[in-house]
Amino acid sequence: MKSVSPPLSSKSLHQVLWPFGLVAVLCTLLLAAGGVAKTGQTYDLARNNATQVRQFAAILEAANAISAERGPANVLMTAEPSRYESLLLKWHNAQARTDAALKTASLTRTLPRDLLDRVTEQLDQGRRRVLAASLRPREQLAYRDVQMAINAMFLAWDNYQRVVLWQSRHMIQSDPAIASVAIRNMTLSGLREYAGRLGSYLIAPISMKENMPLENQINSRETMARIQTLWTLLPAYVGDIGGSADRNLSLAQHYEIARQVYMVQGLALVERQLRDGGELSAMALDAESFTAQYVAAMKPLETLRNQNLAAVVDKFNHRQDQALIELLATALIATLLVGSMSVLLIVMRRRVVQPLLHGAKVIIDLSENQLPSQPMPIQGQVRELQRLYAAIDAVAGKLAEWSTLTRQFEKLAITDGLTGLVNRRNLDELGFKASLSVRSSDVPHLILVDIDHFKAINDRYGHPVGDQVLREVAALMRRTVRDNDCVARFGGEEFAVLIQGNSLAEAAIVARKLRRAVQNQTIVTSDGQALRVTASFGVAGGKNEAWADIIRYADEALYRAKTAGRNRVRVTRTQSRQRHPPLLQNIPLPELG
Ligand SMILES: Nc1nc2c(ncn2[C@@H]2O[C@H](COP(=O)(O)OP(=O)(O)OP(=O)(O)O)[C@@H](O)[C@H]2O)c(=O)[nH]1
Repeated sequence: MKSVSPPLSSKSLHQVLWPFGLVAVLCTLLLAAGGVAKTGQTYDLARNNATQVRQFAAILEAANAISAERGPANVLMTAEPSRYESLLLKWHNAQARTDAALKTASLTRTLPRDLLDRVTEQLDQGRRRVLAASLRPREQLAYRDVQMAINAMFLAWDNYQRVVLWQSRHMIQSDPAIASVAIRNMTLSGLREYAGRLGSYLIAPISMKENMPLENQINSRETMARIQTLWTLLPAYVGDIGGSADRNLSLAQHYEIARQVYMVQGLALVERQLRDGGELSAMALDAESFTAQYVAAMKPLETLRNQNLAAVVDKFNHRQDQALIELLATALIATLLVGSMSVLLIVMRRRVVQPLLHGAKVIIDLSENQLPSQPMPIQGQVRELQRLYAAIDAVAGKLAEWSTLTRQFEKLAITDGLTGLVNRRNLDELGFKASLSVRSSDVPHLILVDIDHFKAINDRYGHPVGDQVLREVAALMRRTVRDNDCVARFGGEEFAVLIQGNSLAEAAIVARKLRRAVQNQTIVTSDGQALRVTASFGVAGGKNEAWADIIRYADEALYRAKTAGRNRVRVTRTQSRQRHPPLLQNIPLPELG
């Protein structure tokens, strides 16, 4: 059954595959870019939050420094003149710490300058008042002067709260999730401040050996209420907030210590001092003892504030580091993803598609009997393709074998086994083709050759010698004519020479040449006998002659050569010659031997 091949697709493999490859690369790129963008945003937020929290911590440190500066200031104003120099130095050191903290806080470039300027002004004013009060002789120093100076320092802290609020609002606006951080730290900062203020309200009058003014009593009560409120607002530490607190204690433990030591014991201390309406004589403790005990009670509150702030900064720095690691890891994964997808496509193209297409081309060539010029490049291919290439090589090898065999069979089919000349069938094919051709270079002329008295040779020397004679005459004729002349065994002891393109006269010349050559050849038999043979030649041919006619005319000529005595050449002038007499008649025929 004849197979019908389907029509070829209009699309090549390359055309089908490349849009998918492009989509795959684009999708991978989008995926990778999406991942990097998302982690990039997270990192941006974490970095921004960490920066804001660090700035907020610096700002709160300055608030704390302003609070802390009041302690040495109070002592300087009320202490004995003998201790003045050393207390002045302490106060100056406290001022230096406040100034340094304010300078660090002012590095937050977004902070409105006027807010900071107002704080600095108020601080200067308070410090001038403190200095003035401290320089006044003790007998001239009124409690009011001291309280005014302290109030001026309170005002500096109050003004500074605008800075703290500004930064906390800024921080919450950029990420509402860190609102609790702002609230907790502001609350702790406030607790520290109001605890200090409470101490100031009590210590200043006792130090000056005065009954506590009503105003101070009211302020103390208000401040205690405020401290209670702030403590209530301070979210309790359930577990830990993360970040690093004290090495030994967790923030929850610091919270508990501050509650016990300050909120319970410290406030109880204050309560005892306030008994009996602030009457100096009724007070439980003198200035020195109260100060020592109250400052000690405040310490855990201060520690809680410091540890909380440090833990928050640590936590946000850690989050920033984590986000950076995630961003770098995502970027690395994204690069690997895009890179490996691109490499995959390149490898697929180079190591699969191209070798497959090459294999396909070789197979197509094989189907069209075109053998590959080189063996398939098996080395360096993947295992499956190595097998395919090896199979192609095997098929190509078999095809090469078959085509060699086919050529041999074809040759055998057209070759005479005894003499190695082409056989009658092949001669007929060539002669027939030449007779049909219109080109003058193809015009066929046939020389028929018959060995004379061959039967006698057989009879006298034996059949094998007869065969030898046939082989040697055949070889001689093959050597004598041109390569493109066809020498064939016509049958038995008859040979034929097909000459194309020559005139009949030239064919006759060739026949004469052959006749002489045969006549002059000596054949030596295997038993050393030398013998000679002759042959008769009939020549015919020409344009527009049918091949069968040419054979017939040549045979007639051969017959005439035989009957004329053998060992000679005879020519038959054909019908065509008679149709075109001028062409052939003008050519003088050679003398026939
Ligand atoms: N040895 C051998 N003899 C062959 C072969 N083919 C034909 N012959 C012999 O060739 C001889 C031809 O003899 P004839 O046709 O009588 O002609 P002749 O003896 O050559 O005499 P003329 O042709 O008249 O000169 C026969 O005896 C054939 O047997 C062959 O392949 N080998």
